[in-house]
Amino acid sequence: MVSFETFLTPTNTVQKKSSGIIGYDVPEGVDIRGRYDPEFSKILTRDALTFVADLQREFRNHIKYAMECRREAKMRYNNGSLPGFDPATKYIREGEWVCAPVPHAVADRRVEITGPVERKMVINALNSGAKVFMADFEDALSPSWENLMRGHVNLRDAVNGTITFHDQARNKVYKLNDEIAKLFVRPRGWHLPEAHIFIDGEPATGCLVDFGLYFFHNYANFRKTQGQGLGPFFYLPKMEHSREARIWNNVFERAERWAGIEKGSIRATVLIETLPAVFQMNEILYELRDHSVGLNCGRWDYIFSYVKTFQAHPDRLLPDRVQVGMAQHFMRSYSDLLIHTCHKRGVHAMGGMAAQIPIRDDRAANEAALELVRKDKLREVKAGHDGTWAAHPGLIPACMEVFTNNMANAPNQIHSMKRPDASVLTEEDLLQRPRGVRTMEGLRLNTRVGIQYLAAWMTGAGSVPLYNLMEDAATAEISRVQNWQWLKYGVELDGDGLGVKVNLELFGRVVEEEMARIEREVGKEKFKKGMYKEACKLFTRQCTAPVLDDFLTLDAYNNIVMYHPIGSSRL
Ligand SMILES: CC(=O)SCCNC(=O)CCNC(=O)[C@H](O)C(C)(C)COP(=O)(O)OP(=O)(O)OC[C@H]1O[C@@H](n2cnc3c(N)ncnc32)[C@H](O)[C@@H]1OP(=O)(O)O
Ligand SMILES: O=CC(=O)O
Ligand SMILES: [Mg+2]
Repeated sequence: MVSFETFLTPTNTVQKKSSGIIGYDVPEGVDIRGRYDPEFSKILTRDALTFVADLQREFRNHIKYAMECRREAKMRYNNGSLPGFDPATKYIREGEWVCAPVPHAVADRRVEITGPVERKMVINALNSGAKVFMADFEDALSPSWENLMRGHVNLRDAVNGTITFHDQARNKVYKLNDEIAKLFVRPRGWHLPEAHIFIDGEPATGCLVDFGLYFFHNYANFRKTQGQGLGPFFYLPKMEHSREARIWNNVFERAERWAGIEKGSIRATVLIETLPAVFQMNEILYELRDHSVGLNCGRWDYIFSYVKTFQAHPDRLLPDRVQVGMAQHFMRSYSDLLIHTCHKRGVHAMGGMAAQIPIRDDRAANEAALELVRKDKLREVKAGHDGTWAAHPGLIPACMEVFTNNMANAPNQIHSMKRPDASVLTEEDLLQRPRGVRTMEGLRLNTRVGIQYLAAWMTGAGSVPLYNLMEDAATAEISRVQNWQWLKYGVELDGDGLGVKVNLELFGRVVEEEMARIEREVGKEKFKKGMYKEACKLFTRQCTAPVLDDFLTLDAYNNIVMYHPIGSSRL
């Protein structure tokens, strides 16, 4: 017999009236619209939600302003301006200052593995032999309520050291090794809302939920077990301007004051993965100078951002996606300048992700893929990067070997590879038009990959293997915006000698044919059960939209928002 009074809000939040609680016990102004689960309620405690709500209330106007500034910058680029260095912050670029010393716990970051916050993968990644595991709420995660909340349960158990997983089908039990990678957490970008948590009548900011819940539950244990007195550690994605880094810095200081830990405990690496941000690297480090452990070349989102920034510049169209690699002048310049900047400021310059993953059923193809990864890593370490990313545990030995053999027994190259030659890189170097050709196969591949990725994302998988490559939200964005760009400007596919122009009719035919190919490849059964048709509709709409949407995942998000009770209205 239930011996307490409760009342239901319009959703499923149940608030305590006298004694006993079912549903989430929320503070004033907070409404949880996601499914109730007793495990989730240990994450969504009243105190944790109060912490998140306080962050939201303190920073929401700053975030809104920063997003407004993004829109204004977009308008300027769309009217013909180019991004560039800001004359107003020359004093920061030219000033002699350094970031706080690199913490001993993360001095050596030669190889970092990344992956979604899925339970088995968290254990595998921590055990993988990599120095760092970046647990991802961003590019690699489809941010459904279930994925997010389970992710927090998994991270809490990982930090506590108690995480286990029983694979019933293989009767295999997973648990942590004695030696594990250091945990970094990547919250979502500023642009993504968390529609299952309303604060004062508005969806919460996704990254404040990710940061807030993780910090609240783990800062104390993390500092004891992993951080050698510091931490927790974060990766910060998709920023476009140093004002956004300032918000993060203020969030960190707010969290440190709340926890009673010293300023500079929290450390973060910022991904430079938007074109505007490459002109703000010093400024971003400066804002975060007490909390920084470097920058990272988020190469996939960077390519996506190049297209997005130049959406109104038909003279800067991309060649086939496969041709836009690190050998392109604008990409090499970005990586070189990032190394120079980080080392001048005393922090890590992290490399990026090679998309190849192991190919199980073909030895020769597997060796060829590994060789491409080795080459990419060799270029990075010789250029001066202090570490790199691996998408799969099977790549770690090769990446580790390349970095170890080329770093002269040092944990990093911060003081040995200053790259003064890169200080002369100009705006023209950073913006130089990519070279290459456009082909029908490029258009087909973008379409095939984009649809399959979205179908996976809508069913809960944010990173997937497709055609022996890792695909995630960033790589899928390239496929989308490249198709959009080619359609918008009716480009000629000059690479196959056919001289065909991309138009709606051609694209419609390609979509139809690629859908038929996907059905053949995945099989009728899986095709019928999956979300391929919905994904196709969404991808086609995105590629043919008169105005380019800022993010594919924003449009797709409504498909994975699941309110309880089921049927209540969505965003
Ligand atoms: C652009 C960017 O932002 S890059 C960063 C974001 N993207 C990512 O993090 C992608 C990370 N990688 C992945 O998600 C996966 O490697 C995929 C989806 C590409 C391929 O995954 P799978 O098809 O499961 O690979 P595969 O079957 O070869 O896995 C073999 C084993 O390695 C594990 N594994 C694969 N990738 C990872 C990983 N990144 N972390 C931990 N474990 C992993 C699998 O769990 C599996 O474990 P098991 O043998 O115990 O069952
Ligand atoms: O987040 C990494 C990227 O390449 O994008
Ligand atoms: Mg990215």
